[in-house]
Amino acid sequence: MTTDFIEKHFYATTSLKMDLSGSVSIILGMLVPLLQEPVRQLLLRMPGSKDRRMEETNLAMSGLLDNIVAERAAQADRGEKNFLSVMLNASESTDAMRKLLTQDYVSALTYEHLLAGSVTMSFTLSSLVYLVAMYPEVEEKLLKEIDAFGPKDVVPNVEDIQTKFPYMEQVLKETMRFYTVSPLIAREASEDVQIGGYVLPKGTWVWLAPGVLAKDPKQFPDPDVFRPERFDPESEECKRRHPYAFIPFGIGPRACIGQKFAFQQLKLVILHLYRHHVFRHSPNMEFPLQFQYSILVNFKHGVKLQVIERKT
Ligand code: HEM
Repeated sequence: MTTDFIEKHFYATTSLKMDLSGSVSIILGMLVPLLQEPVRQLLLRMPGSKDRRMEETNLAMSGLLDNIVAERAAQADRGEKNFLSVMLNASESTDAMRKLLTQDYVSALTYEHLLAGSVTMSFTLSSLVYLVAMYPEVEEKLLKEIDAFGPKDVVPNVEDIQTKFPYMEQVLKETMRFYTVSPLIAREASEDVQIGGYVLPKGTWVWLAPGVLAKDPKQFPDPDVFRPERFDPESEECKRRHPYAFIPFGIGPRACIGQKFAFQQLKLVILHLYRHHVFRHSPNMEFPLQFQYSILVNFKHGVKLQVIERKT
């Protein structure tokens, strides 16, 4: 059941491709938008089509999640230290909440958070381990900071995580700049607006590409060099940079809701990994790395590493 769930989840997050390798209806949507929905409806009836497989996977995933939500909802003591229980407890707190947080809505939010917070995190973590293995001077500095925190069994609290690992934070940001997991962010103009001399009528879709911004040599000199120090808040490069040049979590009121949680979780995992291990590229890994572009970026063949235990 768990493997099946993970496989479906992985397929749901990686199959939505917005280029010519996408499903027929997506390609058609780019070429002749009016035909997209009628053709999609036809393809949904056609066994073996990509559209049908995607629809089946999404239905299966949401069915599995509905069951999990229903089971948790029926529990008398469901706890309060996890996302689902917090939402279910809230849904029972007042009449207004009962109307807002219906079981369907809680299922949809659970599904959204699951999708939004999995491949993003695994890709960022894999990228960091891959890049640190490539740059010994970065690894040395990172290990020094981690070891200085204290013995391996000391568990950091929230404040420690926020304040005691400034270099780790720079490495994380540089990793997200170097390999940006969310290639596109969409917005729709809610009114006529003029930007950079162009008039965008109400209803126009605008696509931001944070990974392209992250390689702008004006904001990030030598953009193809992996240099975490460029995110040192005291560095000239950092002080000079435009505040919107680095937006891996998006921007504005609809920016990633999990941003702080993501940083906290990633830092904890990095601390745990490098306290005990270092990593080297496996000879079986392709070079240069190949990527697969969908609604998120992922590694085409994964990241293959040798894990070396640290003795000290
Ligand atoms: C490295 C980790 C992550 C990256 C790079 C990332 C990136 C993004 C981006 C680019 C967006 C779109 C923002 C926009 O439109 O301006 C987004 C939205 C979102 N993210 Fe994340 N994310 C990460 C982790 C997480 C985690 C861990 C969670 C939840 C546990 C999460 C939950 C969400 C949700 C719910 C949205 C939709 C927000 C909305 O529409 O209001 N993300 N994320």
